Amino acid sequence: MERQPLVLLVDDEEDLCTLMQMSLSRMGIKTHIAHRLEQAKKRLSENKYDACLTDLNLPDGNGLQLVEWIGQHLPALPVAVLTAYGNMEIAIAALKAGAFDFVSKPINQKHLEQLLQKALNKPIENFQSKEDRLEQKLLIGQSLPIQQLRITLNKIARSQAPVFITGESGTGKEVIANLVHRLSNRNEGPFIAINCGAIPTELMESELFGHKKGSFSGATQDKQGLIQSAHGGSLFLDEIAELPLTMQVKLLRAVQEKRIRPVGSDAEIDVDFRVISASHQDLEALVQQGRFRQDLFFRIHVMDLVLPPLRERGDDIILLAHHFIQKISQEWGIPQKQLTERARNFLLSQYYPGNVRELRNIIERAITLSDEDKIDLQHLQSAPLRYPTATPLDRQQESTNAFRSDILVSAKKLPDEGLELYLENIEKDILLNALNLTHWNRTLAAKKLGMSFRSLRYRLKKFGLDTDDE
Ligand SMILES: Nc1ncnc2c1ncn2[C@@H]1O[C@H](COP(=O)(O)OP(=O)(O)OP(=O)(O)O)[C@@H](O)[C@H]1O
Repeated sequence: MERQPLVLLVDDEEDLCTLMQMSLSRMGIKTHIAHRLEQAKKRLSENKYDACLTDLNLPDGNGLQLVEWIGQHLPALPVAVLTAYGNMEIAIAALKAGAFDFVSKPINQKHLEQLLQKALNKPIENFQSKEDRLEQKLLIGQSLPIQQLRITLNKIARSQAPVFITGESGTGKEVIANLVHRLSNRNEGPFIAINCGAIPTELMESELFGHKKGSFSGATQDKQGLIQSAHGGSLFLDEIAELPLTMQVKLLRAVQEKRIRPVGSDAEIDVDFRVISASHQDLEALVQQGRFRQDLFFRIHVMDLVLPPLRERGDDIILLAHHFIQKISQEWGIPQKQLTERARNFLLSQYYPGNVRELRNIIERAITLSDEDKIDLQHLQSAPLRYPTATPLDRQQESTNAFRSDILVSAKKLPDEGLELYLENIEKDILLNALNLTHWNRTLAAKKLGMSFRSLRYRLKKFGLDTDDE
């Protein structure tokens, strides 16, 4: 296998070093860091580097001195300098001293890539590891919080420790859980995702642990539980805070002892799985309130991953919008539409309580509404087509009253479609209304409807309104 290139970064700003290290790591390049001139010389004497990037201002000297030192001691090593934007004089002095190129700060990823391509004399893409490509493909985003998340993700994925993922609804917790699995050495095994909020409480034990035939009415044959299905792979417990306390005890035992007992069985089964869990709720607060077991909390909470809300990811909003346009167009077999400047600005200015899921819904709707080859402001702002019952917040009460009187009037005549279907349609309309009012923030929608999150998820599934298709 080709050796991974090694680059020495010399800069006294820690944050900049971390950022550059992340950028280089995405190019498949390993880095060492030195913050001072003397430390840089020492490292250069001890290791074999393929290139060096140095800042000009160092606490104990300057970058030009380092360029000269390299010229004398390691003439074959390409060295480039980092200069403040527009400082051409210094840049030229560096070139005269033997630097092969310079990069202006703030550093632009494209320039950095081109520079390293020159220094290493190889196309950068060739160095990208399989994992990097997988992450770039599945986890869209280049903002700082997402880059940092990628670094932590890579470290975490390689261990066997339980991972706990937090983040608002729709931020991509399941995407991350899936990546943890795919980047781990369990990736040949299954990835079993369970939404703890969507399983009715009375079915939970049998769904998770399985059951023996005849263990309760309706158990007509043996059934393997979801935990057992994760054998050799990873078990993703989404919305873990929704697990009832009794089930938390049983889960703790399964996680600790790697053994389960199906309902109605005397025998225990060994199961080898890694647990990845997620919640949009503050689990620590739930522990304080006695709603989540502390021992289970400690057990599943060994490694932490925090997903930032979409509104804090800057230009990632546009990257994601393009990603969804491409994906949806491909699925529907239609040409890809372009976002106008106004549409981009609109997307960048939104709050997104429903995060990436909400953005996907907005894009899907806009593609449906636009008859042209572009997506403009009116397609993003218009009333949803797929979910046509949206009502502005300030008209909510008025609409509810009108809705009630509609029901009273129509209750006088019997529904042609039968009572069940008629009531289901009303139920569906109300659900859609609540979702539209809350921009598809399901937690908020459940609250507005006075029902639990679990119950809302269950109903959405029933009506095929659970838009998570991945
Ligand atoms: N960074 C990302 N790149 C590409 N797609 C993403 C990204 N983040 C989220 N998505 C997409 O957004 C949708 C919601 O993501 P996901 O289901 O992982 O969120 P979640 O945080 O688990 O939501 P919930 O809390 O409601 O369970 C999915 O369609 C997912 O594929």
